[in-house]
Amino acid sequence: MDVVQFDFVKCHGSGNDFPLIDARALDLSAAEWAAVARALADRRGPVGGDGLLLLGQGAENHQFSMVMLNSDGSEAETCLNGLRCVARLGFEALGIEAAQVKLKTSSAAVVRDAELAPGVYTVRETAGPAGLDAAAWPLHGAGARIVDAVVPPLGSERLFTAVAMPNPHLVTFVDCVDEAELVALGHVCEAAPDWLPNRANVSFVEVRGADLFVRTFERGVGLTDSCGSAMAASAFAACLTGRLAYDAPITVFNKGGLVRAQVARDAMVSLSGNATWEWRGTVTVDLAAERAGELVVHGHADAEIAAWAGLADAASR
Ligand SMILES: N[C@@H](CCC[C@H](N)C(=O)O)C(=O)O
Repeated sequence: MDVVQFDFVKCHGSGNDFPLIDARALDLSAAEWAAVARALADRRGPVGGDGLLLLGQGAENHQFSMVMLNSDGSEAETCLNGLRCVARLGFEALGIEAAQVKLKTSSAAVVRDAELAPGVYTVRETAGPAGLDAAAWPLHGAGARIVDAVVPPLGSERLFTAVAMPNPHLVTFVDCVDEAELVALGHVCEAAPDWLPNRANVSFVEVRGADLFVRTFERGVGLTDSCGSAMAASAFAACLTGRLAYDAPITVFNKGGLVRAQVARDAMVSLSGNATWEWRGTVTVDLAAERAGELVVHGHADAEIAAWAGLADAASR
């Protein structure tokens, strides 16, 4: 089975874009899915994306499950921009509007929400509890709990908070995002040094009144327009350190748009954001060569794309 054909939807959550496959009836090994992710997410290929999302079967109290593979083929514990898109596909497949979703090592609640703007399909997700046990990632050399503290092996004087959503996030609050510095620190983590063998997502965060602006260098990907779990980790870190208030509405702006967040005192974080369909397609993947082949596009979701663009444009002003 060297060449496999997939139907998929190209989607995005806050500009974080992915091919999304209904994999409930597909039987590929983890290594084969990693090859599919590298082939389809490759920006030089016919599809491109920040990773690959899979809608999987439900189990026990979960209506369905999500698998998220970064563009380098590594599997992440979660993806909160992607989860909204997987939720939408699961809702449409099962004829429901709320579910509990099984993630790699945790579980999250999703429910269709009031539209962020007319024509923007919106999902509210609740994930967590956010965790502070950085020693478990593991992150060595900075203590078990890192809250507004220097991470000596990172080689930066900035103060970081280490949050598990449950994927690993290093969050620092800055006056103004310096992308070059963010990328440099992101690369330090991507190298999987001995003190951080499983790598981490790194975010620079500006506090803007009662809101946030978050820019993230993602593990296994690089700079993306937004990262949902980073926005959740940043909102949690802002409340934990007294910069913003628990239980208050927080708008989290990013390069791709925005989400509405809320952090509860029990460390559960809710995000309400878009799950936008861009186009549907069928593509072949050569698993051995890890290359996408023939692509047939079945149609673009022009109205949805325009609805989101209106909101994202307004958010960037
Ligand atoms: N973009 C995602 C997170 C994807 C996984 C991340 N790169 C990791 O490896 O932890 C999101 O929206 O949360």
